Amino acid sequence: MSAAAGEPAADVPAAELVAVTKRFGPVLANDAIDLAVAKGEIHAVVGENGAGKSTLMSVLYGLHRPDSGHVRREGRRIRLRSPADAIAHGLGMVHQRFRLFPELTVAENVVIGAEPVRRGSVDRAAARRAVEELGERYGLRADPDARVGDLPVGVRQRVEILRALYRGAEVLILDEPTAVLTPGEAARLFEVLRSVTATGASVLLVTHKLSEVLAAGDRVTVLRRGRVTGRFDTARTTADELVRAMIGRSLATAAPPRGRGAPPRGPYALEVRDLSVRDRDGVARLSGVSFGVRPGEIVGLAGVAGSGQRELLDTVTGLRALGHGDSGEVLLGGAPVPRGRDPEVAYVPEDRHGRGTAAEMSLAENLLMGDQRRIRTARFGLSRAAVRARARDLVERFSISAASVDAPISALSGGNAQKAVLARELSRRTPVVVVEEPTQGVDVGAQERIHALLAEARDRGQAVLLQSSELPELRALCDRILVMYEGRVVAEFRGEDATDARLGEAMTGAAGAVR
Ligand SMILES: Nc1ncnc2c1ncn2[C@@H]1O[C@H](COP(=O)(O)OP(=O)(O)OP(=O)(O)O)[C@@H](O)[C@H]1O
Repeated sequence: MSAAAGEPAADVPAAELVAVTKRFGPVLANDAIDLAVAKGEIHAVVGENGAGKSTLMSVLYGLHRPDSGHVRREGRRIRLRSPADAIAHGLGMVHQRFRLFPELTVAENVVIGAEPVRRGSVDRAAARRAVEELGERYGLRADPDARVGDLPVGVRQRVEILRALYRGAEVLILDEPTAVLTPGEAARLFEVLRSVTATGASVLLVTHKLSEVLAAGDRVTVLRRGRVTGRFDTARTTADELVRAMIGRSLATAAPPRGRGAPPRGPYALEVRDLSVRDRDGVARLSGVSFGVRPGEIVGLAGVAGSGQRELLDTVTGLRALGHGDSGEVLLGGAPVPRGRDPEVAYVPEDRHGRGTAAEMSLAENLLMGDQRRIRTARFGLSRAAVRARARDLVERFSISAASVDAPISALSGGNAQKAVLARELSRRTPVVVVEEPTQGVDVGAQERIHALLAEARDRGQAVLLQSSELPELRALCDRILVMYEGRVVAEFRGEDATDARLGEAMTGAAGAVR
């Protein structure tokens, strides 16, 4: 805990939002919100999906102009017409959706728009040095010459943070930074954030993970339906108190029901046999991976990012075809998967904004994707009314909060977009469901609901392959957990055996944990 936590505000806040109100048409996203961030603190902002957190952060970063209210920086009122103004005032943002150029290197991405110049051209050596120095200072290592498009999500995030620090951010706004990280990476991120706040800078942290808020934050502001419903000192509050401020009730204490009785037997719905794949450069990404998932079973996939999960799931879902130098097979119901996406495999991707949804299409259209055949009428093709009726049904059943099914899906908050993808995929009732990070960026109430939906899918007899970086999530839902390390499945755990220590050991390839 920093010293700033409980002290009287003798110091001027680093940044303040004063009576900020912001509407989107009929939606009152922020309703006279006051929030002050002290110097040197980690200030968390929590709330349900759609509570108005991202909107508020966007106001502070000059992306949205408030309808009323204003922003102060070190006690002085400032005018933010754009992110460029925010940056000039020492406000930096790390977005939930990274804004990096995949074709450029780490160093190029970090300095872009503020390139060091020498004799009239970009000084690449200086850019690389800057990245290395910042990395050193804050423990944020990233290879300056790596192409960003080749990096795993966790490292891309580091590049975003480096970019903000390079531009002199003294108030760093992070929108769900750990949603994409493994527990180990998240712990390292908080070490980084601590070294940032130790220099007197401040961190504003939007997150859904209350354990994280309590462990790493100094103070927390709770939003609900656009208003502040609580301000707490993390040293003097509890998760339950935060949940009540967030959703107006406590969470049900019971975990979702696990598979009852004996584990399912019989043939696999999904089977991977001795799968080995190589990347473009011929580097082995998967080596001899074999496992199966039976109907009525949830099999978890754990591992630090980049252990081969991406390649495995891409192959299983048919997004990646086996090519020259690859071997092994993927069987669905005993038969090899056809080329391309298989209609029998439902897929909830990690990147819901890219692979999961088509941003410019409406919620109704997004809910229909991949399932046109089922509601096409014989004579008239797709009926608009049927599309909308089906969408309304899913919105209701999956508690998706949206102004209208005709609005573009990009207007939905992150958590609601996720529920929409889940609604679409789970409702297809396919024999196999592949799910990546289902509760990333999703509020606690919706997490509860999503876990129950996955358990229902299992109880209906669907075979679920669940990749998650949340070990408690895997433990709560899975019949078995497979651990990947360096392209291999190195361990398998059931029930009580799946302790943090044992999973962690296997995830880092420690000897003894390997099967
Ligand atoms: N550009 C926009 N156009 C229309 N409505 C919007 C827009 N941005 C946000 N909203 C609406 O404003 C409300 C607040 O959304 P916001 O994204 O700020 O919530 P959030 O707390 O960040 O949610 P999440 O946790 O899901 O990310 C929601 O009802 C959302 O649908």
